Amino acid sequence: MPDIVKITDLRKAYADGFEALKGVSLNIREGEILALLGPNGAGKTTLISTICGITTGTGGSVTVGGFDTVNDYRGARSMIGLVPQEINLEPFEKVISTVRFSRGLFGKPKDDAAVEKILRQLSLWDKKDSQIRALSGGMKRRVLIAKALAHEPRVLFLDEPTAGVDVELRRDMWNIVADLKASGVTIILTTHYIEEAEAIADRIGVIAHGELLLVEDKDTLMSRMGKKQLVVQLTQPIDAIPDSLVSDALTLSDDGHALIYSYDTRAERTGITKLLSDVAAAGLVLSDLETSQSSLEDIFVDLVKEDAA
Ligand SMILES: Nc1ncnc2c1ncn2[C@@H]1O[C@H](COP(=O)(O)OP(=O)(O)OP(=O)(O)O)[C@@H](O)[C@H]1O
Repeated sequence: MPDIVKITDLRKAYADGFEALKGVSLNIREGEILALLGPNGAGKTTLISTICGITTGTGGSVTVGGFDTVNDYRGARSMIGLVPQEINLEPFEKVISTVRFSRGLFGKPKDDAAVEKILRQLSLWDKKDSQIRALSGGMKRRVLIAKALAHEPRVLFLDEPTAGVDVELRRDMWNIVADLKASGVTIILTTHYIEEAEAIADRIGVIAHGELLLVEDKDTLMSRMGKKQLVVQLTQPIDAIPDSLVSDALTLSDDGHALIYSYDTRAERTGITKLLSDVAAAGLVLSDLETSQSSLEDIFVDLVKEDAA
């Protein structure tokens, strides 16, 4: 798929001199779901706001659908829908008028069929004549998405779409995002929730301290960095790993009670059988064995920790 968003060496220094983006380069492919993961204050909202033209960068460039977000602002903006973090709806407005109004703001001609399609896609058609204030929190979030889609953008940004929502609504939002992708919309979402990125993203970008630490296909990331560990509990603690067992894959726990062996689950030979016979040959008696698989969360925590070191 061709790239629909191209971000080149994007920098943003706020008026107080704080550098919130320190040269971010990233290309987003048409039709993908990209999750931007990062701790509080990492620069996620700044990145989205700069792409959407809500703030201006202090260096670098961004194009959306070939339009430069500064020199060709209107062109770029027409390609983008933005679902903000906060619910900012007019309580007495009807659902359908809210969506029609947003469409009008972009200078798009009135098109009842297009509005109906959007409302149906978000299961809001039955509520089209309800006032916003009469809707549940979940419905209001759907209206925010409908508004962002009103001018039929090709790229949709969702800033923390499920912050503070319950589990059921979170799953609902994930289904909506999957449907939107199926209809051809490119989706970029920011999230604190690793399980959210794990559940719905095609690619994951990790951002911390204004830098993009990595961007990679989710599955590749999980298998490249997701190691499995075998923990061999010993009946008696030892001070050091016996010479016959020393290898890069083996470490000793701090209390000397366990040997921790890291291995790649995809490898043809994991080396576990040899390890266990070497452990026995070294005269060590094991009391228990357990395995653990690193999750995206471990990978993320390691990355952010490395960056801070
Ligand atoms: N207007 C501003 N002036 C000065 N600094 C700002 C301004 N807006 C944001 N920042 C700082 O820029 C950094 C990045 O903020 P940003 O909101 O982009 O992070 P974020 O990753 O979206 O965080 P969160 O997950 O908490 O929303 C933070 O340290 C923040 O304090």
